[in-house]
Amino acid sequence: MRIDIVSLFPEFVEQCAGFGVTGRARERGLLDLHGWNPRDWAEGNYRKVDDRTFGGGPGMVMLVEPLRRCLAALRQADPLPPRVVYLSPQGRPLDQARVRELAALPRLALLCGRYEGVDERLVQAEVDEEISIGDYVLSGGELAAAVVVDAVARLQEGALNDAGSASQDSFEDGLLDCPHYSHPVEHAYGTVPEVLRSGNHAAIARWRRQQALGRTWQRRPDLLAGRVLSKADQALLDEWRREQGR
Ligand SMILES: NC(=O)c1ccc(NCc2cccc(O)c2)nc1
Repeated sequence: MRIDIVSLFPEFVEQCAGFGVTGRARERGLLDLHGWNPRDWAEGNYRKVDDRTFGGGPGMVMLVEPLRRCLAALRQADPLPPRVVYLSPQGRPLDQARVRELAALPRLALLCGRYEGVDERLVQAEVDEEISIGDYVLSGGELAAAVVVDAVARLQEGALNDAGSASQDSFEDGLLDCPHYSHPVEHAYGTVPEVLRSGNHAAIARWRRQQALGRTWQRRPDLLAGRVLSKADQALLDEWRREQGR
């Protein structure tokens, strides 16, 4: 997968993706990152990329023309047409289902705005979709872009050593993940649940599913709203709630 980052600080996003799973995905050629800086396509001595917003009020807007030229160059750099994603608080909230869809694309271009954002004409002419990583405002879209890069990189085939682990993630089937334990078995903070050391894989799978259902019900009831659980899942959740005295 190729990802092009359009940003006044492209190296920031590239560095975020230089560690761990994402760094390894790049070394393995599973992910190809390219940074593009609109300032390189801005005119004049000051290479102006932003200006005041029409209509008055505070804040600056990124200018349409340097971005248009930058995107034209990016499109020419590879025959694969990119899906152009603009990171903004006005975008569609990112979730794991959308991450999986993005991870399946051959090429993404992530547009990172600074200041109050980008001239709307550029958005309308060039952007395929706006995505928000949450309902809060950052100083720039770069951290949001780094989140998208990380989330899609780890889903690239071969990125995770234990391929199964992506499928065991939280949200994989719309549920939160079960709790995890490792050594030592006995600790001042508690003991590892017996079932996990039983070697009974059916019982372990049942316990994990029940924990995922219970935690989701308890912490994120919104994820269960409007969802019809299977009879088996409903029975597991009911039992979990009884055991919790809930
Ligand atoms: N929640 C997010 O994904 C997110 C994304 C970007 C951002 N800042 C740059 C920006 C970009 C566009 C408009 C704008 O008002 C601010 N802040 C938060």
